[in-house]
Amino acid sequence: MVKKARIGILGASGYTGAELVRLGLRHPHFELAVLTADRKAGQAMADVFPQFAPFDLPKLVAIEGLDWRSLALDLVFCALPHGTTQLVLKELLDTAPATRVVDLSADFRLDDPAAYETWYGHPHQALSLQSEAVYGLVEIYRKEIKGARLVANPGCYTTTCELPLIPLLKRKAIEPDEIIIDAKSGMTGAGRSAKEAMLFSEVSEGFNAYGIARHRHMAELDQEFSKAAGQDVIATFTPHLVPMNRGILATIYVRLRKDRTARDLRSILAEAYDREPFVHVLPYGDMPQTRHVRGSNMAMIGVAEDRREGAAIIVSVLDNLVKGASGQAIQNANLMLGFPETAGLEQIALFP
Ligand SMILES: NC(=O)C1=CN([C@@H]2O[C@H](COP(=O)(O)OP(=O)(O)OC[C@H]3O[C@@H](n4cnc5c(N)ncnc54)[C@H](OP(=O)(O)O)[C@@H]3O)[C@@H](O)[C@H]2O)C=CC1
Ligand SMILES: CC(=O)N[C@@H](CCC(=O)OP(=O)(O)O)C(=O)O
Repeated sequence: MVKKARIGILGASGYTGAELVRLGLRHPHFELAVLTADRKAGQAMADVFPQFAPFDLPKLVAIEGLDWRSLALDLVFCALPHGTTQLVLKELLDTAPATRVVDLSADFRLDDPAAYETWYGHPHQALSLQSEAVYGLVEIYRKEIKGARLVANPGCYTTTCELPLIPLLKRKAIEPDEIIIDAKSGMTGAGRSAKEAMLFSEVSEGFNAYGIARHRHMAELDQEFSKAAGQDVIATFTPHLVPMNRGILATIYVRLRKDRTARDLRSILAEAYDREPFVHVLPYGDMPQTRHVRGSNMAMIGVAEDRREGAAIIVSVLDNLVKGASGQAIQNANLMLGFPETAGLEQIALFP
C-alpha cells in the first residue's frame, strides 16, 4: 500500500483552498493534516463551508505559531494572497527544508526579480526561493517539476492562454508579434474576500474589461511566450469579468506564418496534447464552452480559420479553480510526490 502523504493547505478558507480540500478529500494518497486561515482561524471547516460537514477535517488554524518542523508535512499547498506568500514560505522552508511546496500565488512565477518588482510594485523578499522555483505548467515542464521542491503554479488566465500558444510558438506556426487575447473570467477568479465591485448587484446583468494594457498576468505571458518563441514576445491581452462563478474562456486571434493554415495549428496542438490527460483539442472548427469543463481539471481548445486570409481563431477554456488553480496544483503535487499524475483529478465536468 502506498503511504499517504501528509498535506498542509494554507488559505483553506479561501476559494482555491476550499477547492483543494474538495479534491484532496477524494485523493487516494493524501492525508489532509493541516488547514490554515486568517480571519476564520479557530473555526471548523464545516462552519465556513457547510458542504464539508459530513467529513472529518482538521480545524482551521492560524499560520503564526505553527511548528513546521514537528508537523513533518510532505507537501504544502499555499493558497494565500501574493506578497504574504513569499514571507510565509521563506519561514516554512527555512524551518522545514524537506517539505515540498506548490504555491498557487503569483510570488514565484517570474524568473526575473526586476520584472517582479515592476509588475507587483515592491522588491521580492525571498529571492533565493524565487530563483529555485519551477514554473508549474505541467504539460510543458513535467520533467523539471518532478525534482522540484518549490513549484509556482501558473495563473488561471495564463494557463488558459499558454496551453494553446506555447506549442504554436515553439513550432513557429504563428507570427509572435501579432497575438491578440480576449479573455473572460468568472468571479471566483477574484477570490473570496469581499470587494464592493464583486457584489451581485454590481456584477450581474453586465460585464466589463479591466486591467487594460497592465494586468499583472502579462509579465507571466511575456516570459513564457518569449521562451517558447526564442525571441521577445509581447501579446495584447485584455481580461474581462463576466457574471458567472467558474470558468475562463480566452478567444485568441493569431496570424499564420507563411505556408501555414488554421488546420495546421489544430494538428500541432492535437499532436502536442495527444497523450495528455487534461488537455483536449477539439475537432477542427468545433469550439469549447466553459460549461464543458466546469468542476473538472480539463482544458479544452478549439481552432478555426478566420475570414481574413492568413489568420486563425483559437478558443481555450478551463475552470479557473481547477485546471487554473487547485487541480493543476494537485497535478504538480502528484508529480513531485511520485503519485499517478491523474490521482484525485478524474472527475468529469458538471453539466448542466
Ligand atoms: N481564485 C482563483 O481562481 C485563482 C487564485 N489564484 C491565487 O491563489 C491564491 C488564493 O486565491 P483565492 O483562494 O482566490 O483567495 P481567497 O481570497 O478566496 O482566499 C485567501 C485565503 O488566504 C487567507 N489569508 C488572507 N490573508 C492572509 C494573511 N495575511 N495571512 C494568512 N492567511 C491569509 C484567507 O483567510 P481568511 O479567509 O480566513 O481571512 C483565505 O484562506 C491567490 O494568490 C490567488 O491570486 C491563482 C489562480 C486562480
Ligand atoms: C477575475 C479576477 O479578478 N481574476 C484575477 C486573477 C486571479 C488570479 O488568480 O491571479 P493570480 O493567479 O496571479 O494569483 C485578476 O484579474 O486579478
